[in-house]
Amino acid sequence: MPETPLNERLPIPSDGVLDSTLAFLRDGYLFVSKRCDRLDSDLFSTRLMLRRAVCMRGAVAAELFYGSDHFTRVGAMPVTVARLLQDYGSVQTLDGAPHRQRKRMFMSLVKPEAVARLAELTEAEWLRRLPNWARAPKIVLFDEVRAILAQAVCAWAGVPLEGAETARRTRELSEMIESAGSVGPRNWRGQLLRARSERWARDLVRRARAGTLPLGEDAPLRVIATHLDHDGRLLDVKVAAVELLNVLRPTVAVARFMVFAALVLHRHPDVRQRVLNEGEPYLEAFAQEVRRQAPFFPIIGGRVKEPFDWRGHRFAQGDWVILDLYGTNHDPRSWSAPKAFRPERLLERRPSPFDLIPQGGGEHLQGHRCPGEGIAIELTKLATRMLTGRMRYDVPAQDLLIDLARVPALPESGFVIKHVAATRA
Ligand code: HEM
Repeated sequence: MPETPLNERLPIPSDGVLDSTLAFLRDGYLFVSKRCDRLDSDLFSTRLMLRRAVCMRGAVAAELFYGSDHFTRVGAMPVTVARLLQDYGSVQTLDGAPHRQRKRMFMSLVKPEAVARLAELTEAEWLRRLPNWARAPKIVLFDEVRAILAQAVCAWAGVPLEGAETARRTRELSEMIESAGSVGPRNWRGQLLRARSERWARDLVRRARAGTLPLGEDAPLRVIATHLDHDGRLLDVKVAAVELLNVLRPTVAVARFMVFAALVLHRHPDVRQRVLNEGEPYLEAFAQEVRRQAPFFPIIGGRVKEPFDWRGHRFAQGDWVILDLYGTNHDPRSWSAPKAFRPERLLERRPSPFDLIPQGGGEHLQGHRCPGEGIAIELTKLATRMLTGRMRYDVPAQDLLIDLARVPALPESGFVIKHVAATRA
């Protein structure tokens, strides 16, 4: 974006459409990029759900969004999405000192040793299920890894989960993500399941506080239940339940990255071979490249707290601003040949806090960058190790198309595999 003299105001280009909601549903992940390309601008205004929105993309825009204190998340997401994802009273709805105090709690849960423990539990659960896969005519990887992750994250968090409950809780936790991008009946169903999960989580918090659950010192359920907030008080039970779900739900959602990893291994035998031969630095770069490319969260919204000027443009208080996460991760100015899957690009240079932003950008404590990045990376690496080193399988003909109009996206079939056999470590 060109610099302009300080006192000159530039109008923000508009897409010129009365309301772009239907176009957003049609274009999905490409909505912002298509219009930025057409208008030859990284910034444009539009109307979504009859409300004016300023869309932006690229590392420079991400730096404004995540490197400044101009935005709040309050009122920045449609209610139907907010209820399913972060919900009221959650860390994402906080700003300033209260946000930092709550965020510190989240960051304390995801220290490397804790993430390693979660990865161990996930590996054990994966290996436990492997013989069943070998006996089945075929399995849908997405369904299986969601169940593995639900089981593992509950064990890690100190949440009891046994027998038939696993399937029910897996469905509830994953439906919140699956239906967040939908409108109508699918979204209503997600809301219903969400209400059920919240009742369950509230009960867990009460039991943790009453001391009737066996919980280790560092168990995330205990940490959340006993956390003292900015005002020195325990979290309201409802808010604590929301934060517990904010750990469980997105960990199950890592299943998506795992399936995208499986797809890449299938489509790129050379990459599979390098994963097998080269070990850690390449594996880490592989997982990062999966995160960069996978269509997961397309955008993130913020609302302007106080008026400010930026590069000649005026942002007014209350303006709804939308940052294009997917478009920034695919911006050719940061990523040459962005559609090509090239882990080596992440061996050659470290991403900046603003150009690789599948889970938000900037600083974790100061801003809203996702605290679960370590979990997402380590669990994607684990799945990649399992798929390459611990099992053989065939990938039968199936519909692997990824529809970028569907949010969140996934290969249509969920990635079916058959003739599974365990191999030695
Ligand atoms: C599955 C992959 C994941 C994706 C794609 C993802 C994506 C995101 C995004 C885009 C944000 C919003 C950043 C913003 O508001 O600017 C976010 C925030 C958040 N994520 Fe994740 N996330 C993932 C995994 C996780 C995991 C495993 C956890 C568990 C700890 C987690 C917990 C959170 C929390 C608590 C926030 C709110 C942070 C804040 O407001 O300060 N996420 N995530």
